[in-house]
Parts: sequence; structure tokens; C-alpha cells
Amino acid sequence: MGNVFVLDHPLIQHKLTYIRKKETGTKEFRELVDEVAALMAFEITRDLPLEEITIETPVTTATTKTLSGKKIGLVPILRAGLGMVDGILQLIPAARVGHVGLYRDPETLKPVEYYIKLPSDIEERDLIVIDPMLATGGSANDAIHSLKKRGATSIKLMCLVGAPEGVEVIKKEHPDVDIYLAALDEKLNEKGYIEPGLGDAGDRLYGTK
Ligand SMILES: O=P(O)(O)OC[C@H]1O[C@H](OP(=O)(O)OP(=O)(O)O)[C@H](O)[C@@H]1O
Ligand SMILES: O=c1cc[nH]c(=O)[nH]1
Ligand SMILES: [Mg+2]
Repeated sequence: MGNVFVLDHPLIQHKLTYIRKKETGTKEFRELVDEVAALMAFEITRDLPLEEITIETPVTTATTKTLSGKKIGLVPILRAGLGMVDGILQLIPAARVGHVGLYRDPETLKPVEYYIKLPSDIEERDLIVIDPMLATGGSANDAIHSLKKRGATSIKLMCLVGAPEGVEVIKKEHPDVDIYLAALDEKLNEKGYIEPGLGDAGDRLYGTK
């Protein structure tokens, strides 16, 4: 069964509070989402394999560590997932980025896929699916199924805020996928929004409401 990790680093929790506040405007919201994404990436990449190499410092020869070349792929779910990409790329600039376009039908709450473009070698990469919100879990579930259908073998899911309902869907459908959250919230409301949540992540990032 997949694990669920709530990343309780004080900086992540502090910034998340400001992301949640309704008076936080678009500019600040976007900056904070990027910052929290970077901090989460720092925690998620804790187990990346290292190898020893020998280098010359200006003083002497040293045996030191370097990343062992594990290939990483970021897969934001459009639109809102895009808001987390740049922060992560600052830490992992060599990561390739695939895109999955999905929107949630406001009536049925079912995801509708409208775009997909992935690195050609996804089967060799550790993929991190990125979306600020894991609500019913429909969007993340569909995105992960799409990736697996195209050959992905190693997938983590990274969201700012998750609802228990969405977490259960991913655990059941994708027991091989670990979930990383900044917060596990209480519930979904009757419109499928996370409570207490942060509202509509895409609209708040891009000022479309
Ligand atoms: O877990 P779910 O119930 O599927 O809900 C979560 C999805 O809803 C939001 O996207 P939205 O449909 O608003 O699209 P957008 O990012 O383009 O605004 C969010 O960014 C997730 O992708
Ligand atoms: O609370 C929610 C649920 C789905 N999508 C959002 O952007 N916010
Ligand atoms: Mg939206």
C-alpha cells in the first residue's frame, strides 16, 4: 500500500497558512506556491541515490558525493500544477517536464483530459506528478493511469492539500504511488472543494475569477 507523507517542516506549514488566507492576492499566492513546492521537493528528494567520485579541489584530491544520475521527470497537471514547477526546477534543473492537461467538470466532478505531452523515456524516470489539490482524487488518478499506460514505472504524487477522499482513491487505485502533502485536510464540501482548503488553486494562481 502506498504511503502518505505530510511534510510538516515549519517553513512549509507557515507558508501554507498564507496560501490558504483568502486575502492573499495572486502575486503573493503564486510566489508562495512556488516556494512551498521547492521546500517539498527538498524533502521528497531525500532518498535520491548518491555515488562517490574523486575530484581535485584547489588544495588536494577529494572523494566526494554526487547524484548518481537517476533521471527525474516532473508531470504537472494543468493548469494549477504549473504553479509548482519552477520552484522544483530551481532545485532539480536537470528534470524533464511532461504535461497532462485535465480539468474537472464542475457538474460531474469527473476529470476531462485535453492534452498530454511527455518525455520520450518516461519508463526510465522517477516521475513526480504535481498538483496543488487532491480533492476527489479523480484528476490525479486519471493522470497516473495515463502515465502508466504509456510505460511509467516509478511515480510519486505531490500535492499541497489533500482531502481524505482523494487520498483513499489513490491508495486503492495506485498502491505503488507514495503521496506527499503539505496538509491533509478535513473533508470535501458539497461542491467538491476541499475544506478548509485554499479555494480554486488555478483561479487563485492565474487570477481568472
Ligand atoms: O481531485 P479532483 O476532484 O479531481 O480535483 C482536483 C483538481 O481540480 C483542480 O483543477 P481544475 O479542474 O480546477 O483545473 P485547473 O487547474 O485548470 O483550474 C486541481 O488543480 C486538480 O487538478
Ligand atoms: O478545493 C479544491 C478542489 C478542487 N480544485 C481546487 O482548485 N480546489
Ligand atoms: Mg481550477
